[in-house]
Amino acid sequence: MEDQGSAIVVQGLRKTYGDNVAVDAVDLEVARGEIFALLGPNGAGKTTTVEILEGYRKRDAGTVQVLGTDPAVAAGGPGTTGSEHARRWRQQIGIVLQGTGEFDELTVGEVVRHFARFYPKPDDPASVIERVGLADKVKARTHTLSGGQKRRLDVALGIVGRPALLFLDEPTTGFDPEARREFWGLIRDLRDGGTTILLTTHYLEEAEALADRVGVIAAGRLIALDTPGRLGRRDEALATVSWRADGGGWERRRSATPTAVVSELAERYGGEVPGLTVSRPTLEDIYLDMIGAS
Ligand SMILES: Nc1ncnc2c1ncn2[C@@H]1O[C@H](COP(=O)(O)OP(=O)(O)OP(=O)(O)O)[C@@H](O)[C@H]1O
Repeated sequence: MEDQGSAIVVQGLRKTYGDNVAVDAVDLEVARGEIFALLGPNGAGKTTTVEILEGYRKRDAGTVQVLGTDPAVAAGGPGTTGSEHARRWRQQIGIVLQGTGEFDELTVGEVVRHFARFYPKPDDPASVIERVGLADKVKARTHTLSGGQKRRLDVALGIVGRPALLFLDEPTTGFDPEARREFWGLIRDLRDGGTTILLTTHYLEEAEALADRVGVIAAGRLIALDTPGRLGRRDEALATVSWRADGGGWERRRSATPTAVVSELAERYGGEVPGLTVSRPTLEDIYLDMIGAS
């Protein structure tokens, strides 16, 4: 577990449920200190993949190393359940599942302090509560929290053990825009502190804002892997220049040299070009093309 290689190495991963091949031939490597986002439509195989990495599901084929350990072994191969090695491995991993955030009559402070006791070197519960933006809810019973606040509590529980590797499954579902921005700040702080983060999300702007690299899974296969800026050769995509046409409506021109197009238009209009915009495909445009093509 002291291995300083990649945080996650997956080769030839396959998982079937009866006749349904949920994950097939997936190769993936996540470097230490990286934020990696796994994207893909509903049912693509993201949760299955992530739960195999967490040691909660068995694979049918392939090799997996997570912080230098095979999660299938750490999570309970014969004779290994509850072993010291497995316990130490699990203590280095933080998991934020698709939310629960409710703990009967316990308060936020009680729950976070309780979870902190499971770890050898936990973070200060009060500071964690503050960082997830629940300082004013420390004495609130968890069932009184709003949906977004419950997700924040889930995140607090995922990070209180100071994990080396944090799994976040659709962490900001139900967050308002301001809470989402705050959450992104928290995730970046964790990364800057050395935490490796594997994130699944359906929000493309979240992947763009956070991820060093993204992987796209469709129908169980990894169909693309790159930085958000380069995914699907996005960096080489043509720009679209659009402006309001003389007779109403819009004119559009796709171009590899949009500056030249804008100069030409500026000359034609003798100054301001009405309604001028220059845009390039968003990560969402690229992603949707990719998913459609696959
Ligand atoms: N426990 C299970 N038993 C049988 N089939 C399952 C099970 N879990 C997942 N599947 C199937 O495996 C495929 C992948 O599901 P998975 O939950 O990994 O997708 P996902 O990418 O996480 O989707 P979502 O974005 O909706 O969370 C789907 O076809 C799903 O129906």
